[in-house]
Amino acid sequence: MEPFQDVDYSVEGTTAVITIDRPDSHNAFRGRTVDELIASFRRAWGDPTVRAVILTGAGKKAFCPGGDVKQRAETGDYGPTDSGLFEIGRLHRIIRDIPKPVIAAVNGVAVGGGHVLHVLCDLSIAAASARFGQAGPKVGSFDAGFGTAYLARVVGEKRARQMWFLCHLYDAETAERWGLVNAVVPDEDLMATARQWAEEIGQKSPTALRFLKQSFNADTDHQAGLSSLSMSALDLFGSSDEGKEGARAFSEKRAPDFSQFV
Ligand SMILES: CC(C)(COP(=O)(O)OP(=O)(O)OC[C@H]1O[C@@H](n2cnc3c(N)ncnc32)[C@H](O)[C@@H]1OP(=O)(O)O)[C@@H](O)C(=O)NCCC(=O)NCCSC(=O)CCC(=O)c1ccccc1C(=O)O
Repeated sequence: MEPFQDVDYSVEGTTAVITIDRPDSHNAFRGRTVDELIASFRRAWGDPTVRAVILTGAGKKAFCPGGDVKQRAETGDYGPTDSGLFEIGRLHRIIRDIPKPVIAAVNGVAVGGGHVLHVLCDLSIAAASARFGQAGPKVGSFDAGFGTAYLARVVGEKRARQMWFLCHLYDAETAERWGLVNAVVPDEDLMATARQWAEEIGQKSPTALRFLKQSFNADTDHQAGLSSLSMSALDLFGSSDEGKEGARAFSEKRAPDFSQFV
């Protein structure tokens, strides 16, 4: 997998910074991106000098707009990976399981599976221009399990269902009001604020932080089972005519036609 193609990994002081960097697709993830993200989190986990992790996207426009829909429209999958598997579930698990706080620095649009990534981070800081939403029902996909149940824990059932059923994008101010992010800062202050929070965390007791994170997680860990089930369902859905229509419509830049499906 080395050298990384889709992800940049760096350590600054006690903070690991993991940056999704796929400019041609607004930082959408393919299978390789997911492999590299998992490898980055494993590195941060194993490095005793790292006390906190920042997850962000390259550029000013996008944090991550989810799975690479154009790749899916073209090949029916998310492209080659090390194991032959698309390991998005493992990525979700490692963001939760790494015993160090993970801060999402949401620098732009966070949609679909990209939105789920920031929701799973321990803390989220948004640039003022960031936008948030789910998009699966528009593109023949869904990211249930943590993407629904944990989102509902964060923003409440009504708002979570609104996000999934309407597929609108919400601005950073709304995200803060809903409790979807911890803070909104001017775009140009985003990374400095995230680094400052990470450094502050880095001065706290790592053992206390580890037990606290695991304790927060324990209350929602059963949702991993829902995620596994929904990923199996999504494998089937993705290969259906209905799933394919969503991905094709996105890559052909037209509205999807789901009228024939019940
Ligand atoms: C993100 C947008 C709102 C940005 O809009 P805008 O600023 O107007 O820019 P655009 O011109 O639309 O986009 C710029 C450029 O980027 C390309 N792009 C954007 N998003 C994607 C994407 N997701 N995949 C591929 N490429 C993308 C876009 O085509 C443009 O390229 P050009 O070559 O210049 O045309 C807007 O772009 C938008 O709404 N994007 C789609 C967002 C979306 O639908 N996301 C959901 C994807 S599905 C998903 O994430 C499922 C999760 C998942 O993968 C998964 C999770 C868990 C288990 C299983 C799965 C699974 O198997 O699917």
